[in-house]
Amino acid sequence: MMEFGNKTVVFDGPKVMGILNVTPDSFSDGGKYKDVNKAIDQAAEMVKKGATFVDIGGESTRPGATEVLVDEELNRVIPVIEAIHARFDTIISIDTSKPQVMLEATAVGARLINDVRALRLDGALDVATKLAKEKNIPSCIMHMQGSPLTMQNNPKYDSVVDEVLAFFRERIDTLVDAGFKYKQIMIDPGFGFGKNLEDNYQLLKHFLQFTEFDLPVLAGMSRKRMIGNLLNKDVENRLTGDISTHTIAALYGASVLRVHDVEAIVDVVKIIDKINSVS
Ligand SMILES: Cn1cnc2c(O)nc(N)nc21
Repeated sequence: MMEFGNKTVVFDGPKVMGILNVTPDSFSDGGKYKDVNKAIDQAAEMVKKGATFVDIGGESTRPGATEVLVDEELNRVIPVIEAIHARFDTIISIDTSKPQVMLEATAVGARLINDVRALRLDGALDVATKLAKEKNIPSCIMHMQGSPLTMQNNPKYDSVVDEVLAFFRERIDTLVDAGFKYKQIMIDPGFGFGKNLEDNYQLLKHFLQFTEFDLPVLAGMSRKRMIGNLLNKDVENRLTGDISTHTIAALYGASVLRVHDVEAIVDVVKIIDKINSVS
């Protein structure tokens, strides 16, 4: 179970997080949802198809992406969050690393911080802790080696699973020491964030180990290169890979599946829920 402001989600099975990139350059849908009305329509579609969360991001974190200035990121996400919060009873997560964006996004309706940099930018931990304490807003902390600009140049691990586990032990302690309640933390191994193909599939194969913290674990592999490079499929034709990889992650204990194709993965969740309900 996890609280998101005054809402509670019981993770009696995996839940789906729909991706809503309001950026011109995101790797798979860049520019499609920059217009607020298009973003609203996409959010409506994802909520109707059964998404529990809508993840809104104003800065692409694809490999090679450069950072966006805070005002530009705010201009992209705030109108969309306001519009979606006014229209839908969904849990909005803000995909950002910037403290100011965290503050303003949660002021207009976001109830989960999704930070691919695990609250490591200056000021991010303080702001996220304040939001956890004062508004009961949790944070998802993701593992990344390097930065989006450089992370895929030459990822290196002795043992990727052990190193990501160690990262979480340290980072969870840091957040709790800062003032987070333990149960206000979600973790995410960060598929594709400073990982080569083998690293990504080792993380997926050993995904169950990330449930050792007894915290919700997010899996996000949707349309990523770990699927495209293995199956030799371009970004528009990776649905079979999306279904397969997120099914595996769900069976290995993932609580949140962060995807573009909500309908397909909600179908996966319905089948898994059925399996869990029969003797
Ligand atoms: C923003 N973003 C892109 N990929 C992601 C992933 O795998 N996890 C999380 N938490 N956020 C992501």
